[in-house]
Amino acid sequence: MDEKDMGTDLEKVLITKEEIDAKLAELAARIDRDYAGKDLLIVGVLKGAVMVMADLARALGSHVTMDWMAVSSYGAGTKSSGVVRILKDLDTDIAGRDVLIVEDIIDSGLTLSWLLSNLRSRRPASLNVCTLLRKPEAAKVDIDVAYVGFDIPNEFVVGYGLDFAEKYRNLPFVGTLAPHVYGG
Ligand SMILES: O=P(O)(O)OC[C@H]1O[C@H](OP(=O)(O)OP(=O)(O)O)[C@H](O)[C@@H]1O
Ligand SMILES: Nc1nc2[nH]cnc2c(=O)[nH]1
Repeated sequence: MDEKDMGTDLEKVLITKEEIDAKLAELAARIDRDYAGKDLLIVGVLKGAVMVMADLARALGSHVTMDWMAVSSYGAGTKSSGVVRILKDLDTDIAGRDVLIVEDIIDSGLTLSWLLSNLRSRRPASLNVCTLLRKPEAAKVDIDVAYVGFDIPNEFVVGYGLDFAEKYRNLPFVGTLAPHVYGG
């Protein structure tokens, strides 16, 4: 799928597929170094992080295990409700494990903040976060994030896992939508 297939829905491409690939290779190399000799568990946060997990995991040089959690705080809108629901919990007992949460985006930070305290209570040996995107201007909570792909402006973005009302997740790049699409 490319820009032409988006018709008039897309306003602009913010981060290209090539830029994403290069950044994930860079983050994977750092993660390989930081977790050398450890038995790392990467936890993808469904649904948005599917693409990042798939590409990051393949860029890693070391063996990792993978698990998934599904949480939702956005529903069909463009604003975080702040109320996080677990839709699917981990299959893995993370007590004593080195755990890396993989996210597509940190916006207000409310989802991740809730997730971190939830997972911390399960007593992992270590708990860190890798996110492809972060919006510093939108932060409502201060979170220490070990691996950040791109800091982006405070705009609603879609693509590479990120949806608007479940659409656009399969775009290979990150972009913004024309205002008419979300009623702006
Ligand atoms: O920092 P915040 O403001 O809390 O926003 C970030 C969260 O929003 C998105 O998930 P969403 O609830 O849209 O679910 P999805 O991944 O299934 O699309 C994204 O995947 C993050 O988990
Ligand atoms: N699609 C999408 N989901 C989000 N969840 C939190 N921020 C965003 C965003 O900018 N776009």
